[in-house]
Amino acid sequence: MIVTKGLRKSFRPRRGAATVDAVRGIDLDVAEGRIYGLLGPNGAGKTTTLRMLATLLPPDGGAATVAGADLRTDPGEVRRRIGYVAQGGGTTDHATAREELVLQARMHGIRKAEALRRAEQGLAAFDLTEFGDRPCRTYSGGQRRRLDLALGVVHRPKVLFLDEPTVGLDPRSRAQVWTEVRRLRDQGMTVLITTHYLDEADALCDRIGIVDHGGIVTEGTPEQLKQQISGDAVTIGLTDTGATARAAHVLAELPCVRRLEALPEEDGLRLHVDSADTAIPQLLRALAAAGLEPDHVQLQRPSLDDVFLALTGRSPVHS
Ligand SMILES: Nc1ncnc2c1ncn2[C@@H]1O[C@H](COP(=O)(O)OP(=O)(O)OP(=O)(O)O)[C@@H](O)[C@H]1O
Repeated sequence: MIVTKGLRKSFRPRRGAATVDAVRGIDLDVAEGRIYGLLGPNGAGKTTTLRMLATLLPPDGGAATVAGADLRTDPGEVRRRIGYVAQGGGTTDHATAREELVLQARMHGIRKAEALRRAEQGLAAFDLTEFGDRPCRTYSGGQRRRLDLALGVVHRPKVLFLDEPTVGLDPRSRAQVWTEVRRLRDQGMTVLITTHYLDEADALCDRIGIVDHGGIVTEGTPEQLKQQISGDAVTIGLTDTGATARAAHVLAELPCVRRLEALPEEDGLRLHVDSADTAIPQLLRALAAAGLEPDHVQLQRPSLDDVFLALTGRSPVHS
């Protein structure tokens, strides 16, 4: 639904100043009905990529098709098939949500009666009916963000671009925005979001591209990315020191165990495995065969933080 090949963009801030290579050849292939996240630190090139795909910025090189339309030769068609919600949104203070929705629909060439109907539907779908006739300046951050989403999809685009959709929102409003975005995906929309929040990428995205210095460093499902770094860690607690020593001896022999650490304080072991889902049954069988019964078994999956740090050497927000 979104395919890019070698997409590039450079800026020259002022005459004589050095060129900034904001995007240095990005390849993407986003399937229909998926939420794809561009995750990266400030200045990585996420917004520039999104703005190019939304036809707001001409690329310097490379090619892209969005919802089947060619970005270079048919930007007008791309524009008709997409919705774009900018960082910080675009609502005015004095207008009401209903007025904004009608105006947006009319700007997409929708007739008045249908625009009114779409506004009503938009208010209901994004839980805005209660204050839909109040000026936008009276809305909370979360309510404004939901209105931004409603405005972005009033013309029923196939693809939605969301730039940092939850910046500045409290946890409850963030969760609400995530719910709305998932709902759009479940209705078949393809969503490309930028974020520098790891938890957001993890919770929301079907696939993630980690962007750094204008390029995609790695790409995959959140699970694949986590596994790429360190697999899973399984902690096993045993009844006493003797049992722990015997368990260590038995488990170290198993091919699925990459590394084994003793946790002497807790009479336990930490095992590093490729995938806990397949390893845990093997570990339990091996322990049972040796007459050992664990007190508890706990799974620790690596976080996207670990992935990000391993790939870029720094944390995504404070870089
Ligand atoms: N109009 C512009 N003129 C000059 N440089 C620009 C312009 N727009 C972006 N840049 C530079 O290009 C690089 C990429 O910026 P971009 O906004 O795409 O990053 P980002 O990953 O979206 O960051 P953020 O998370 O802060 O939004 C940065 O170094 C930025 O300063």
